[in-house]
Parts: sequence; structure tokens; C-alpha cells
Amino acid sequence: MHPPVELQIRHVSKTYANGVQALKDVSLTIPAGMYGLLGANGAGKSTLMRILATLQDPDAGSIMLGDIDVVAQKDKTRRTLGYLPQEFGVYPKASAEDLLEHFALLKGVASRTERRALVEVLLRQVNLWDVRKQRLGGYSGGMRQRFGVAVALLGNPKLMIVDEPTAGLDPAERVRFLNLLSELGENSVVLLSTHIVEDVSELCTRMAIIDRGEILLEAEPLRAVSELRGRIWRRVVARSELATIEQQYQVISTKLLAGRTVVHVFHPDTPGTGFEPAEPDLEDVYFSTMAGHIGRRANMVTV
Ligand SMILES: Nc1ncnc2c1ncn2[C@@H]1O[C@H](COP(=O)(O)OP(=O)(O)OP(=O)(O)O)[C@@H](O)[C@H]1O
Repeated sequence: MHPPVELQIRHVSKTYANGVQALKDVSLTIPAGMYGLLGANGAGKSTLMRILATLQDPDAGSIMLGDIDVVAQKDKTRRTLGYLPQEFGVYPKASAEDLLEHFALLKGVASRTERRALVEVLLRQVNLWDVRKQRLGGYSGGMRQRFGVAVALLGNPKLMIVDEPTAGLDPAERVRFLNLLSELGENSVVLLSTHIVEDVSELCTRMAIIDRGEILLEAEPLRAVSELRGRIWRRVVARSELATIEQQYQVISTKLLAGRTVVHVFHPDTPGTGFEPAEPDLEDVYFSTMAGHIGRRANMVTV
């Protein structure tokens, strides 16, 4: 048995030709298992995913997948990589079975018997075996994503990259898709990029939060949540009170709940009357990090 692989990202930076610095000195150590990269649109997630998938080069920094140098050894990396991009294009007229067999051939599975067996295993794994003869053009968004996973799994990748996979899925499809992902990644690195906090809290044992190209927090979601206990307070307010509350307190989020406004406030002890302690969740971790109460921004000294 080989030891589980690890992905090491060191001081990776990337600036596009238009001057946008999409990644600023990103360093992460990502062990085998499901890892979440959480950030808003434009935070730099896709840029990092594309660099890891060898589709673009960083300006600086190094990336090692086990003993493979991802930037220098692109072909070697690609042989052990599964990549499910944000937009997964399919040939609408082909069936899942035919197209997957075709991809298996491209991956170098020369024997037809072996290919057929592999296609069956994968289509059963992603729960598309019963619809294998249907045209992909007629598949729902969730079915297409699951087909994408089957394609990405060809060749038994050590690194699986999944970029914003649940964005267009309905709730039932999303649950099915997350269940499928949760079965992967015991011996391989599965990197899930998303702006949906629940995707990370439901699936990932480790995570990082990225904003404007910078890693603000690296954490185990459960531990990060429990470290916030006692520091998140909630209060139901009238909409007209909101502006005053925001001036007085460190509001990290406001949410509507059954037509009422619920504010969450970060405070080391009780902020005052009207507030009650909130049971923190990963969304509180995310907003506290973005607001600079925890994580890298909190530790920065302003001169
Ligand atoms: N090819 C490009 N040329 C110029 N700027 C780019 C290019 N690709 C991305 N950017 C910019 O780099 C920044 C990071 O973009 P990136 O796509 O990596 O973010 P993201 O977190 O994946 O967001 P999204 O979820 O919207 O894809 C953004 O400001 C974006 O506008």
C-alpha cells in the first residue's frame, strides 16, 4: 500500500495580463480526503483550480502532488488527475455509455472488454447505469455533473478537482451529488471549490477560505465552529433598526427568517440587552473571517 498522497502548494501567485492579481502568495497543505476551498465569486478559486489542473501556469511558486512537480511535469500530473470544471460540456447526441467508453479509449484502456467493464463500474458508481443509453442532451444538470464525475474518475486519479459543482443543481440533485463525492477521497485528494458554505460543512474534513486571491483561514470546519462558541450573538430586529445596530455592533451577517431580520454579531462576551447567544455554524466562521475577526485579517497589524 502506498501512503495517501498529499498536495503541497507553496507561495503560488498569478496576475492576469489586465493587471488583476488573482492569487497572492497562496500556500496550502492538502492531505488525502475531501478538502473545501470556500470563497465568493471572483475570489480566485477557478484560477487556482486551473493551475492545479495544469491548464495555466502560475507566475511564481511550486506545487507538489506527492513526488510529482505539477508545474514542471504536466503530462505526469495529467495522468493522475481528474478535473470536473465549472462548465462541463458534453456531446448532446452521444449516450453516456458510448462517450465514457470513448474517453476510456483516449485514456489508453485498449482492450474493449476492459473498457466495457470499467464503464459499467463507473456508471454504476455515479448511479447512471439505468440511463446509460439515453442521449446526454436529455440529461438534467445533476445527471450531467455525475457523468462528469465518472469521466474524472477514469484512470483512478490521485488528485480530483471539482470546481463549483452544485451551483445549478436543484436540492435533491445536490444531495445526490454530494453523497457521491463523499464516497471518493479516502486515498486521493479531492479538492472542492465552492461559494456554498453548506457544501463544505456537509462534506469536508478540512477547508480554506480565500478572498481576493489570499488565503484568510485554513481550518477543520468542526473545530473552527466550536472555537466561535460564546462569541456569536443573535438578535431579531425590525428592519428600521438595522442601520443603528450596524453602527453600534460588529454585525457579521443579517438574514431574513420568516420575514424577520436576524442579525449575527461577533463579540467576545455579551454585547448587551436584546442579544442571545447563537449556536455558531460554518457560515459564522466564514463571515467572521471575511470581517477580520478571526483568521489572517484579524492577525494583521495595521500601521
Ligand atoms: N483570463 C482572465 N483574464 C483576466 N482576469 C481574469 C481571468 N480569469 C479570471 N480573472 C479575474 O481574476 C479574479 C479571480 O477569478 P477566478 O475565476 O479565479 O475567481 P473564482 O473565485 O473562481 O470566481 P468564479 O466563481 O466567479 O469563477 C477575478 O477578478 C477575475 O475577474
